Formats: sequence, C-alpha cells, structure tokens
Amino acid sequence: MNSADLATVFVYAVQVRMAMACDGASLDHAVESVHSRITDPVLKSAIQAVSYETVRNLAAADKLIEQFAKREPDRPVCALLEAALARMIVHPEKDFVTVDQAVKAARLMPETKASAGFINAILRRYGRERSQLAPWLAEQEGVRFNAPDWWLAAYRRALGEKTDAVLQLQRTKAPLTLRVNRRQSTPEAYIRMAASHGIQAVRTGLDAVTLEKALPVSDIPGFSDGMVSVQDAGSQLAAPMLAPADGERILDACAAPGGKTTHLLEIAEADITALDVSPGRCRAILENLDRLGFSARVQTADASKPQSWWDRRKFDAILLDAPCTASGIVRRHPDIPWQHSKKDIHRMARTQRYLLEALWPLLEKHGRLLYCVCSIFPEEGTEQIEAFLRRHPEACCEQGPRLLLPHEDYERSWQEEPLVHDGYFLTLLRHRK
Ligand SMILES: C[S@@+](CC[C@H](N)C(=O)[O-])C[C@H]1O[C@@H](n2cnc3c(N)ncnc32)[C@H](O)[C@@H]1O
Repeated sequence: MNSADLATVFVYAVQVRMAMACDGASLDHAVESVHSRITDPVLKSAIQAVSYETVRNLAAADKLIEQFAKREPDRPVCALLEAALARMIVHPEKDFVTVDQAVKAARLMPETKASAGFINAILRRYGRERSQLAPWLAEQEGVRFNAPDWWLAAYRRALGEKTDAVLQLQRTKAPLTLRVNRRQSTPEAYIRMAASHGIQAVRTGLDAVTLEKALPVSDIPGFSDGMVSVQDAGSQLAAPMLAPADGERILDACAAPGGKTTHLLEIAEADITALDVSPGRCRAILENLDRLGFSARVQTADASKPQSWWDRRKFDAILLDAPCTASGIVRRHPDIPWQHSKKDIHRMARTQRYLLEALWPLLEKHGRLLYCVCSIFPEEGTEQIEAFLRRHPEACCEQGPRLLLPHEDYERSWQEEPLVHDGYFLTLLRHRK
C-alpha cells in the first residue's frame, strides 16, 4: 500500500468500525459491506488488513485515547484514532506516514474534519511517549489479551490456570486448515498436489490439512472443484463423531454455511435435511453443496419450532451445531469479545437449551444427537449437557463431553487430537438402552 492510499483506507476503516460500534455488525460483515461498494482488490485487501489490525489492538488503542483525551471523542473521531493508533502500535517505524495520512483522512470526512488538529495532537503524543507508556500498557490484562474485563473473567472461570496460555494463543492469527474431500482425494495426495503448486501443507487431522501460509480460496488448488473445503480441524471432528451411514435420515439443524452438512455427505450417502434460520446463509449452504456436487433438502426455518417445518418422520441422527458466543474462535474473529456483552453467555445458553429441547423428541429411539458449539464457556458446553441429562433421565452420553481448547502443536500425532484447532465442544447423546 503506498502512502497516498492510506488516508482512503482509514476512511473506509472508520466506516467498518462505525458499522460494528453503532449497528452491532460483526467485523466480517462490516468489511464485506464496505467491500461491496469497491472494485479495486488492492484497496479491498488494505481495508481488511487495517480493520483487522484495529480490532486486534482495540484495547490498547482505547486505553491510549482514554489516557490522552480530556473528554470522550465523538464515535467517528474515536474510530479514526483507534485505526491510526493500532497502526502505530504494529508499525512503529511508520509513525510519520500514519500520522500524516490519519490527519488527511480526518479532513476528508465531514464527521471528523473539525477534529483533525485534535487527532494530530493525540497521535503525535503517542509517538513521543510510546516508550514511557509501554510498561503501563503491558501491565493491563485487558490490553495484553485484547478483551474487555468481563470476557477475561468468564475465561478465568472456564479455564482456571490454563487461561493465560489460551488467551495468548487467541492473540495470534489462526492458520488456514482445509478438509480434504474423502470422495476425491486423501490428505497425503492433496499435500503432494499442493506442493506441486508451490504450497506447503501438513496433515493435522483425519481429513485435515493445514497450509503453511493462508491463501484466498480462489488460489487454493482444488477448492472450486470441491476437493477441499475450509474448515477448522476441531469442527472436523463433528461429522465423524456422528458417524453417518448410507441411507440414514439426518437433520443438520443449524447448518449454514454447510460445513458439516457437506462433511456428512463426504462420509455417507445420507438423506440430509439442512435447516438454518437465515435465508442468506441458506443460500451459502446451497452454494457449498453445489461446489461439492452433493444434494440435500435445504430449508429456511427455526429449528426450535419443529411444528413449522417438521414432516413428523423421526431422524436417525441429528447434528445440532448451535449458535453460541463463539468464544473458542477469537483467533479467527478478534471482534468476538467486543461484540458481545456478559448477558450474551446466558442468552445463548437459553437458545441452546430451547434447541435441544425441541430437537430431542424428533430423534428415533435408536438414534443419536450430536451437540456442539465453538465455545469454551461451560454454560454452553458441559453445564448445558449436564442440565439436559438431569431433565432427560432417558438420555445418556455416548461420547464426550469433549472440550477442545484452542491449540497449536505440530509435534504430536494427529491421531490423538488435531494438531492445530480452535476451541470446540462436542458431545454425542442417545437414548439409554
Ligand atoms: C455455528 S453456525 C453453524 C455452522 C454450520 N453447522 C457449519 O458447520 O457450517 C450456527 C448457525 O445457526 C443458525 N441458527 C441460529 N438460530 C437458529 C435456529 N433457531 N434455527 C436454525 N438455525 C439457527 C445461524 O444462522 C448459524 O448459521
């Protein structure tokens, strides 16, 4: 990115931050929505990089603003300061250009124009005082782990002495893991094929291959033909744990964008109903099915209200990959701690309980239900399942509960556990015999 572009990138990064702060949009959606108005791929990728960099350093930037500003700046001013301070934190050698371009960006936006001098003063002050401020910033837990206090407290309650190691890992960028379609290839053959394209990869799970360097999907060999899909290796445990068999009637209750629906179909020729409450996300299921050459019944419906969509024929297996706080995938989505509030843990746990209660009666007596969430909070995992088993003495755990904490270690054997994965919780329920 040349310096002339950076001011424009900051203007768009402010729009991304405003969509997150004012409309509650996720970082990905906010970036996508800004991207939809731009054609230049270089600008798009710079906006994405600066927006992610901002969110990955939000706690530090906000602490600095709090320290330097006598009163709270207006939201757009704050958003521009956050983006510029984050850049100064990550690229201290580029202070001059960053300050210059941030001030230029301030002058380009009506909402920030009058504050250009104020923005200039704050950024220059940080540049001057950086080394004195470093120890003060470093001793603050929220800054070290880039999360609000309530989030860190919830992590401590969940993970105890493992908390710091997991939070530290969550600050790094997650690698790109692919699932190799068993019907088309094997992990070893795919690794050889990737190498022939100059892409290094290692086997990290049963069907999982992790690339040494992340790539856009359009550059991943075999992606468009359905030979591979992007999926974390922890999530890749779900479909094999449900162990679908040919001809079984299976419900994937919260299916979009179809990562697990398609994995189930790679394993067995099952009769799958894939539900999701979001029409837009149901389209993504159809696109994924199409890319992999599979078919399934895709329905837009609320899984917790079977009276609105169920045909009264019970299922042999149900996969409930429930909506959750996503506390296990912060490496991929650094905005997660900032987009939730403390109440969301209980709100999500309530939604998960309603889904479990609505779907359990839809299962054949011989059937099994896989409950999973990409969260490490016990309210959504172990405690959720313990409460379910108390309410349903006829149910038992066939496998699990299994909690995977975010992890990266290429020295072990992938047979025990995938070598690199996000935080994930799984348990397989069935009727007692
Ligand atoms: C964790 S994601 C599912 C990911 C998906 N299983 C995969 O592997 O690609 C949770 C999904 O649940 C959907 N959802 C939330 N509440 C729902 C409900 N009441 N009924 C059906 N789907 C729901 C969301 O739209 C979201 O797509």
